[in-house]
This record gives sequence, C-alpha cells and structure tokens, in this order.
Amino acid sequence: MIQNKKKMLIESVICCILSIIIAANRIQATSVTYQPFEENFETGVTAYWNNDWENAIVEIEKSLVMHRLFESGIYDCYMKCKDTRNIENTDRHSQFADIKFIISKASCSRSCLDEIFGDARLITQVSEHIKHLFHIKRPYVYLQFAYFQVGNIEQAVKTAHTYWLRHVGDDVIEDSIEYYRNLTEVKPEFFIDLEASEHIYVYDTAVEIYLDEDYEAAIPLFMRALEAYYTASDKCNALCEGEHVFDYDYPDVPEFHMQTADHYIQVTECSLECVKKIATDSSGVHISDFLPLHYHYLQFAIYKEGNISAALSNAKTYLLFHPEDEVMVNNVNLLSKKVDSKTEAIPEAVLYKKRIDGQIALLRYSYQAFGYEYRTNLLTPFADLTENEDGIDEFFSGHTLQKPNILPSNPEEQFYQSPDEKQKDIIEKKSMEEHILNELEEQRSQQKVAKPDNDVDVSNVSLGEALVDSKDMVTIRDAANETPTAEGNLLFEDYVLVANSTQLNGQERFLVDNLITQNDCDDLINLELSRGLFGDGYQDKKYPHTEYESFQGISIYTAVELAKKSEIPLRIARLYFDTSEKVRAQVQEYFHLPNLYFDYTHLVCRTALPKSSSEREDLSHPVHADNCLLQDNGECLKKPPAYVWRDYSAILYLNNKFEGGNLIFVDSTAKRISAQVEPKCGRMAAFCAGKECFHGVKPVSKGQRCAMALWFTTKKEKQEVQRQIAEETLASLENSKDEL
Ligand SMILES: O=C(O)CCC(=O)C(=O)O
Ligand SMILES: [Fe+2]
Repeated sequence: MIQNKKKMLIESVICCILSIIIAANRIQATSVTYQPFEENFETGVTAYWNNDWENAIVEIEKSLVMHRLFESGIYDCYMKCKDTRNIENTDRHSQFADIKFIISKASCSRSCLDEIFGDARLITQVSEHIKHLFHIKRPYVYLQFAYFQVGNIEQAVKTAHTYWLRHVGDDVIEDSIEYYRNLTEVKPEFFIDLEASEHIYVYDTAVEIYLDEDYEAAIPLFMRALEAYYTASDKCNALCEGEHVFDYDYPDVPEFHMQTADHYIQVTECSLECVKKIATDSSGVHISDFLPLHYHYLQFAIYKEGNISAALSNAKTYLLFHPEDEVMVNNVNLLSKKVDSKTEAIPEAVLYKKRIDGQIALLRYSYQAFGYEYRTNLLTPFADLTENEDGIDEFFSGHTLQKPNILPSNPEEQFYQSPDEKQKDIIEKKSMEEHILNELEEQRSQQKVAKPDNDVDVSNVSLGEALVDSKDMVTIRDAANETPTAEGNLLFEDYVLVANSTQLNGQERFLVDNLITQNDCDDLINLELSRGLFGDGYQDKKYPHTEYESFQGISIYTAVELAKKSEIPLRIARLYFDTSEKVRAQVQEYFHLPNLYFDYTHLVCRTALPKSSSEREDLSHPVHADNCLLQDNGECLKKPPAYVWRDYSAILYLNNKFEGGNLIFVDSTAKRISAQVEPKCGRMAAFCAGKECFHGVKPVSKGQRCAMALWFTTKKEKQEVQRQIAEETLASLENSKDEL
C-alpha cells in the first residue's frame, strides 16, 4: 500500500517534470522563427533596470526559448547530416573520399542551419560572455525578481529554485529561497527545476524504484533514461562541433594540417568532456560510471522479471565498459548457461563505446604527437572500478545510489540442475580458489623477506619494488670534468667518454655522449612517433613490460619498407640505418672485438600512461640480461627462448623529456642497483649481453622516453638477415632516386 502510494507520487512527479521538458520542446517544434536570443535578453535586461517587470519577463522568457531553439537547431542539423557519408557511397574508394565526405557534410550543415536560423552566420554572432551567462542560468536571477515584483510567486519560486540548484552557497539567492519558504502561499511543488535534464531525473527515479525492488516499474524507466542519455550525448556533441578556439601554443600557426589537427583535437576533447557533463546533475554532483550503471541495474531487474536473454544482453553491455568486472563476468557465465550465449550486447552501446574508444586513441596519439600535457580525465571517461571502490560514496553523494546487485550468490536458488552438479561445481571452485590462494601466498612470501640490515631480497626479479640501491650506487647524469680512463678507443673526436666499466660498478660496459646530434634525435623520435604506433611494437603487445606504460617500436626493416612506399622520407630511413652502424662500430672498437654483427635494432618509445606515477612500484623494464633467462634464485639460464647468440647490447638515447626512466645496472645477485644512468639525446650505454650485465629501466612516471636499442652478436652466421635486405633496398632506392 505504502509502496503503491510512493509509486504514484513518483509517477506524478515524473509527469510534472516531463511536461515541463515537453512544453519547452513544444515551443521549439511550433513554427517559431529564430531570433538571436542575446537580443531578447538584452532588451529584457534593459526593461528590468527600468522597473518594467512585464516586459522584462516577456523578453527574458523569450530569450530562454530562443536559446533552446539555438541549441536544438544545431542539434537537429547535426543529426540530419550525421550520415551524409551514404550520399558519397560510390566514391568510397577514391583517394578524396574522406575530403568529399567532409565537404558534403559541410554543405548539408550549411543548408540545414540556413533553413533553421534564416542565416547560418547568426550562430557565430553570439558572444562568449552571453553564452556563459546562459550556461550558468543567469536569466533566472532576473526572472525570479521580476516575477516577484508582479506578484507571480509560483513562477518566482520556480525560477529562484532553478538558479539556486546550480549556485548553492550564493547568499543573495539563498536569502530569496529562505524568504519564499516562509510564505504561506508557497507549496512544496513550486520548488522544481525548470532546466531539469530528463536523463538524470528519470534515472534517479528509476534507481529509487529499483531500490524498492519494484523491478517491473524500474525497467521502462531505465530504458527511457537510456534513450534520454543518448539524446543528451548527441546534443552535447553537436555543440562541440562549434567554433574553433585557438588556445594551444603549438598549432597556432596558419598551416593547413596543424589547424585541422588542432580543430579536431578540440572537438574530440569537447566530445569526451560530454561523458562527464551528461553524468552531472543540476547541482554539480557527478554520478560516477553513469552510463554503465544503467546496464548494471537493468541486467538484474530484467533477470528478476524472468527475461534471461535480455538480462544477458544487458550484462554483456556492462562488460563493454568494464570487461574485467568479476561480478558481471560471473553473471554472464551463469546467464549464458540458460539461454543462447550468442546473445549480443546492445548495439547502441556497442557503437557508442566504439566511438569513445576511437576518440580516446586519437587523443592519446595527438597528445603524444604534439607533446601536450595529457588530460588524463578525458582518457578514462568511465570509472575505474578497481580504484574507486572506496571513493564511490563521494561521487554518489546527493543521489540515492548504491552499487546494484549481482545475481543470486546462493546457487541453490536457480542455477543448478541437480544436486550432483552443484556438488561438483562447489568442489571445483573450492580447489580453484585454494590453488589461487596458495599461489598468491607463495608469491608474497617470495617478494619481501626482510633482512636484519634492512636490505630487501629479490627473489622474483620482475618485481621492481623489491630492488634497493646498493651503498655504492652511482648515478650518472653529466660527463665528469676528468675524462675516465678509457678501456678502448673512441672513434670520433667529438664523442665523450662519460663512464667506463669501473665507474659503472661492473664489467664490460661504458657510456659515451655526443654520438648523434639533437637534429638526428628529433628526426628519429619523429619517425618513431609517426610510424611506430602502427609499426611493429613488441610482439604486438602494447604494454609488454608494465601496465603503466605503452610501448611502441619500429625496426630498421619496417622503416626501410615504409621508405619504399614513400610513407617516410628516404633520408630518415638512411639516418636510422647509419646511426645504428655508428653504434655498432663504436661498440666493436671499445671492446676490442675483431667483428661484431647486428642481431636486431629497435627504435622504441615508452610512454607513461595517465595512471603512471612516481609512486609506482614496478619497473618500466624488469631486471634482466639480454641473452639468458634470469631465475628467481639469481641464476641466468642460457637456453631458448632466450636470445643466446647475443653478445653485446647498446642503447642510444634520444631524449630526456620524461620523468623517471633511468637505466639501472644491478649487481650479480640481481638484488641491488649498482649504477644508474640518466638518458639524454646522443648518449649511448653499451654493455655485455650476459649475466655479468643485469640491467633494467626505472618506471617512466611522466612523458615519453625514446631510444634506439641494439643487440649484437660476434657470430657471423647469426647476423640479422632482414637488415641485409633492408640495406639492399635502401641502396636501390637511393640509386633510383639519383637516376631521376
Ligand atoms: O632502454 C633501456 O635503457 C634498456 C632496455 C633494455 O634493456 C632492453 O630492451 O633489453
Ligand atoms: Fe636489455
């Protein structure tokens, strides 16, 4: 009974709010012609200061309607021209297809906007200041006072309340609200938000009903909230495609590609900001993980209502956003057993997620390419649930929210066909659990064994956290004034020996500066940045060593192939090739080797992901040797899959525009850091590939660390074949160029 009453109340409130929203839309739908809203607003404000309350109300109300028309006109055209690509279907394979697509979209938008606004140029005339005033809902301040003056208390309360919601703490509006509260004629239902967002309102109501366990009523509300969400998302995106503001340092130059890229970045950033904007209510409370939560609630409500297939589809949709969410993975497994497991996630969400993922990738690439500061919040628009468990209340304050349910954890309830099946499952699960727990326990006990002298033992070498600096550790930043005793010759006069083996606290290692110029470093980084992302990474893994960094690389062979296809300048491929030869020659010379052959060369950048930090406890590259497999006990097994034929390694650094990322040499027990080297352009570290030269890389906490890594062999028969092919290709490309 009580529940029914509550339901009726909620329904009536929804009706009331929705009727306001619909009324606002209806005004737009009728044949009102657009007038610049700023003109009505200015007229209204002038009337207001002349104490002409009636006209102030008429003009300011009109400006609100026109402002809605302004935004909805842009949205309508955005939607209308969204799929213009179809028009150009036949041209899809032409090299100008993309440009044609942009032009046809532009022409569609132009005629659509001309039609709605009389002249599309009207939309560019609104000043940023006026846009801002409308954004913060300033017109309602004028309205509330004008309504009060003409004695329309109901409208005065509504307009005051609408402004107050967005400006809690503003003394003037709070005094007015307080005053209205004490008037006898003021009813509670006057306190409504005239600018309520349908998607938030309906969602909040749906959650409330859900928490009352009225799943039947909650389902259509969640569906409606979703529909409204996607509309709000389109509206927000439509507005993002507005004017181009030049606010970056770098592309603020009249050059076509820079400006196009700049515009594109701005629109993409704005579009990703929409995810958060749409998930923020009128009073500024952000509902973390807003969109995915719809599907979380729905999968359970629908399951409770008995539609297993639709529940599965919603559960799979949630997994699109959080693929590793244990609860949902479990739910999908359980539900899949009951229905056709081919049931797919909801297509609308799949498309949406694809777009967001594409935008994130593009933005990340742009940040890298231009070296912009990462706007990390944009790159992770949906909550990181693993990190947020504790912080969830903070986000949820002000909303009747809690984490929605999992399917029944008591398996007896629904999911077993027979007692035998249940018994088997429980036994299997238990042994699985035990197995995992044992493994974890073992790992933990290996990781940290405190020793009396407070040093830490490293048994598991992949754990950077367990490494300690040795008492004699040296850090090499700059070349010392005194030249170290050279163990071998330097090939050129401008090379500077920075440290020999002794100074690097070990054997067969040295450090040289000035191997290449700043220009060469820049060219090589550019090659890596522009092509490495799409080039051959490291066995196709983006994060081969750590989840906190991405890792991209390009081999000499790939670089030469790109030059062959004219995708990079021949000069750059040549630079790559020649630079690697410079390194090889110097390493051979210093170590007095009769011969030294290339095994593999890789131009690599390690980029700190937004979640990386100086507090990280892992390494960018775990401690290892380059030709053997380092074991927990410190032994190094020289057998496959290790590259056992490698004898020497060298790393030529290309920049220092990052934090962290020092190369570290570790002592023979692989436990203590004996020396570390700060990378910089033109600096080369060379060392043996075996167990005498354990090394690793400290975490890159910020920025991008680029280097050329080279591995050599003294065995002719082991030299890299691909390099020889690349060398021939390079020569023949240069010949044919000369002939031209
Ligand atoms: O980049 C570095 O400083 C070292 C990398 C390394 O040791 C390797 O790739 O094997
Ligand atoms: Fe290495």
